[in-house]
Parts: sequence; C-alpha cells; structure tokens
Amino acid sequence: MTSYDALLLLSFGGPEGPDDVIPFLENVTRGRNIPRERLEEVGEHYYLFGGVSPINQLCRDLKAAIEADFAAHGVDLPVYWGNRNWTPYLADTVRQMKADGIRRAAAFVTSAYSGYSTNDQYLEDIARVREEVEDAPEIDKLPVYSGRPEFVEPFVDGTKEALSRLPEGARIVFTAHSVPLSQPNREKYVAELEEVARTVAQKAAPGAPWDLVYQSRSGPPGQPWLEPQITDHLTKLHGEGVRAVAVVPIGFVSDHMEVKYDLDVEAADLAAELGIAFARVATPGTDPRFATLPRRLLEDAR
Ligand SMILES: CC1=C(CCC(=O)O)c2cc3nc(cc4[nH]c(cc5[nH]c(cc1n2)c(C)c5CCC(=O)O)c(CCC(=O)O)c4C)C(CCC(=O)O)=C3C
Ligand SMILES: [Fe+2]
Repeated sequence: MTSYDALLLLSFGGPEGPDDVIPFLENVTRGRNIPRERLEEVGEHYYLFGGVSPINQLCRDLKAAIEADFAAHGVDLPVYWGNRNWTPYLADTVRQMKADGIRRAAAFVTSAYSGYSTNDQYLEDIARVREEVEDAPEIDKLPVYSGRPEFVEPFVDGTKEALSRLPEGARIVFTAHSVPLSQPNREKYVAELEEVARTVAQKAAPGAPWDLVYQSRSGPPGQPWLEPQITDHLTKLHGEGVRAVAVVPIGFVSDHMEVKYDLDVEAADLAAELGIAFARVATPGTDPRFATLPRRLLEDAR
C-alpha cells in the first residue's frame, strides 16, 4: 500500500524504575538550562510513582493497537518503537531496523503538533541517529496530525462525558505543555492548540466558555514561557466564581507523567482546596480511532 517497509513509533521515553530517574532527567535536560531545583522537584514526581513513568507502557499498548489495526486492514508492515530519552533508544531501534533489512520507514511521533519540542526536535533526533548509524534506513516523519478527527474526537467524547458529570456552569480548561516564548515555531504550536481547543469546545458544548492554559513549565524563573499556568488559572477562575472545571489535556496524546502528576495530583489538589469540582478528560491513548491514525496517514502519504 505504500513505498514504506516499516512504521516507527517515535516517543519521548521515561524511567522504568527509581535508578533510572536521574539519568533520564539528565538526558532530557542536557544543554537546556533547567535549574537543578526543578530537576529535583520533578524527580520527586517520578518517585511518587515508584520511579516508573507511565509513558513506556502507553507506548507498548499503542504499538499493540497499531499492529492490531494493521492486521485488521491487511497492512503488512512491522512496527518498531524508539525513544529520544530512554530505552529503547532510537539509535538502537534504527540499528535493529537496519539489521532486519528495513530500507524506508515512516515515523509516527507521539506528539500531534507543529513547533520545536513537538515536531522539529523529533526531526533532529531522526537526523542525528541517521548520521550515527552507518547505512541507516530512510525515515520520513508522518505529518503533524493535530487537526485530524482521529486525534480530536476522543477529546470531544471525553469532554462531553466530563461535563455531564459536573455541576452546571463548568468551565472547559484546555491545557498543553508550556514552552519558552523564544522557542522556534512557538506561534505555529499555539495556533494549532487554539484550533484544537475551539473544535473540541464547539463539538462538545457549543457556546460554552473555554480557556487554553499551560502546564509543566520548567525554565529559570526570569525566562518567559507560555502562560497562564493552570494552577494560577484555577485560582483566578475561583475568584470569578467558577466552581467546576473540565480539564482537557489537548497538548498530549497519552496519560503520561505530565498528566498524571501535574494535572491529577497538583492541579486536582489545588482545585479541591479551592472547592472547585474537577474532572480530567483522558487523552487519546489507545482509543481505537487514534490507533487507526498511523494507517490513515500512511494511506495519505502513498
Ligand atoms: C511541548 C512539550 C511536550 C509535548 C510534546 C511531546 O509529548 O513530545 C513535552 C512532553 C513530555 N515531557 C516529558 C518530560 C519532561 N519534559 C521536560 C522538560 C521540557 N519539556 C518541554 C516541552 C514539552 N515536553 C520543554 C520545553 C522542556 C524544557 C527542556 C527542553 O527544552 O527540552 C523535563 C525536564 C524536567 C522538567 O519538567 O522541568 C521532563 C522530565 C515527557 C515524559 C513524561 C513521562 O515521563 O511520562 C513528555 C511526554
Ligand atoms: Fe517535557
């Protein structure tokens, strides 16, 4: 069906136990000017979960769901998995692909948006590893998919469901990972987030008020990042009399640590303190619609 002979699932990576946490954080932040205190703080988030990030199992599950979708639709392509920051490292995966005779792979990245952290940095990873591995297969990143219904629809259903559980007058609060204002292609990232937020709000609750806010900021205090942060925003909403929120993490494809800690622990605890009813909507994860997306993008790439 395509000129590709493999699909590569390309992700962020995360620690698999307490001893992995510091080396993982060092991998993520090498050369990126993140204060030591922030690293120690984030390390604690991982220790709270036994040093295991949810992201690796989420990738295994997504890989299995993609393989099942391929099998159900007669797509005879092997699926490989590699990460930027932890095992299985992309370089090792690419060596395995080469050993298996793969010549040209399409990469499906676990991030839906344009922007540096969300797209360009993954392109850099691919380019670097292809330099590193002699005679490496060609690897084309599949297009940004934030506008695709296979990504958006699970958020629509989740938002409807959350609103149905919350009292009247709930505010829809979309969240995404903050990035420095100076980051290349930040405008494209924000424009796509606004588009997804608008679409989900319109489909889930036409006319209902919504906000787009940010989370998981990590740079030095003086450096401007995208704002407001969800915690400040909850305090502000409380001041305006809002007593219920549906929090929709449109910036992410799976319920990994930034969702499990920064939303389900930190933001949820603050909401409880403020007396705000809080419902967090699931990310696409292994939603069957989302699992069809690599196949659909491959069909388009044909
Ligand atoms: C836009 C964006 C996404 C979404 C796109 C995508 O999904 O790829 C994302 C995802 C993720 N970020 C993750 C983890 C971390 N990100 C960090 C640091 C940073 N993230 C940034 C941006 C983003 N990050 C930035 C600009 C930094 C500053 C350093 C730098 O410029 O690179 C740090 C350092 C410590 C800290 O938080 O300060 C950690 C540990 C995990 C794994 C979670 C798990 O283990 O389950 C995931 C999926
Ligand atoms: Fe991050």
